[in-house]
Amino acid sequence: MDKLRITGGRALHGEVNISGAKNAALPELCATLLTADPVTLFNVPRLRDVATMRLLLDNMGVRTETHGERGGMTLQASDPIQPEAPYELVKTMRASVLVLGPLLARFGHARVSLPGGCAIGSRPVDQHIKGMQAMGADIEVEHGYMVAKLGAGRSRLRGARITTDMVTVTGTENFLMAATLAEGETVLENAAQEPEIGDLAEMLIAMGAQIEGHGTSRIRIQGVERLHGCDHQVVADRIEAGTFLCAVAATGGDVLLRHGRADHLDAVIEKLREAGAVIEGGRDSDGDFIRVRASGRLKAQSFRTTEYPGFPTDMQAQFMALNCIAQGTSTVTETIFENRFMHVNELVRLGAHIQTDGKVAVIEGIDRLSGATVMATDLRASASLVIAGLVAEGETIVDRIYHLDRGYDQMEAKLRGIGADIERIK
Ligand SMILES: CC(=O)N[C@H]1[C@@H](OP(=O)(O)OP(=O)(O)OC[C@H]2O[C@@H](n3ccc(=O)[nH]c3=O)[C@H](O)[C@@H]2O)O[C@H](CO)[C@@H](O)[C@@H]1O
Ligand SMILES: C=C(OP(=O)(O)O)C(=O)O
Repeated sequence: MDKLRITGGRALHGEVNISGAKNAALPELCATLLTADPVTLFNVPRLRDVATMRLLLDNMGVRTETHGERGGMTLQASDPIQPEAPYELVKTMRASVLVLGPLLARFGHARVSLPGGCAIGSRPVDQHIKGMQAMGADIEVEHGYMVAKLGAGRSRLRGARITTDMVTVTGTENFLMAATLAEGETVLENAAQEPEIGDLAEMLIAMGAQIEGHGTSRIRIQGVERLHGCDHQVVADRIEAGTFLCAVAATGGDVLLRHGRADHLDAVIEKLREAGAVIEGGRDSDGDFIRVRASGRLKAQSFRTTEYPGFPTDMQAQFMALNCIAQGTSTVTETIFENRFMHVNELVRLGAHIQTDGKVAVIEGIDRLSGATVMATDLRASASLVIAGLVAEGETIVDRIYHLDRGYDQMEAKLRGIGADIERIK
């Protein structure tokens, strides 16, 4: 099993290219099921989750081909498609549930394994099921699978008003994709507003879908009879960019994040500025960029995770690593997932002073961490341990980095490129 060996204490300087967003690429790969035409995505990140999604789609009969330097991937879901997502593939990646909406909308039936229990919380899919039922699907859970088909006498899903009990990102994406081919109008109330939803909506519009209001909490979709192929560029990964911002804020240095979108990271950037980092976002002839400069110990920041545009839960662990070595005491409240503090015990192994009580962690900033062997427990927890390792005295070994490989495109190579002492060991 691969590990990372990090020797802490180096400031970071230089440029990093931010990759396409995992959480946009995954629904967009699923959206290719909505048409028999070829669809080409550019800027697809090289991630384990993308490889898993490709395998899942291959398994259904979708033709997939990668090409070019720009992360190009062409997919064609022409008949015959086997609309089934088996447990063996779904268990490793919750985003597999995103095939449900497109399969039901285009083929009228689907058999999709329930995603397994996940490290960061129980993560049920009840809202996905409820929404699809409102659109006229019959769904039974049998032997661990959602077995879904159109209700009696129906040839298409029907438009519906769907109000979810909570804001759900993949739920919104599933309904959005399903509604593009439904009969009539669908209104999504309480819709998620994450930039990845907007990016998916833009792709669907390029395929011929009629969508308004994406980026707000009410999305309206007029169903059409068919969609066609398109070319689409996957939006930059705001969580990867935010992770590098926290890394530089922790180690000190001056780094330019090429293609990073500052406008997608307002809540995180505001906290980093309050902590004392200097951050500029903009656009030049090479496209979007974010530049971060930091020196000395920053000031600890308290925050609560909330839905976009609030502070993202996917940045909580990385910012907590920074708080561990900042000046002052901070409070971090995780409101989205009930079990997303698994990095805490590992940070404590590196010397951090953290107490948790339910969804609240209190972090007393100290002036140094000391390297140790730690175990990654989930994707963003892994990133927080890497940040802690970059500032800890001596050597840190981060074990179980298959979690990191799910969602970061060559993280250690990018960090080495800006001066970190980090290597992958087998
Ligand atoms: C592939 C992808 O895009 N993953 C992101 C997505 O996950 P994901 O879409 O799974 O997260 P949701 O937004 O759905 O989850 C929000 C909350 O709603 C609950 N819930 C959700 C659906 C449902 O049917 N029932 C239910 O109870 C969840 O358990 C959680 O407590 O959004 C999360 C919240 O920003 C991010 O951390 C993940 O990185
Ligand atoms: C929790 C995450 O991903 P997923 O929903 O794919 O588990 C994440 O990207 O931080």
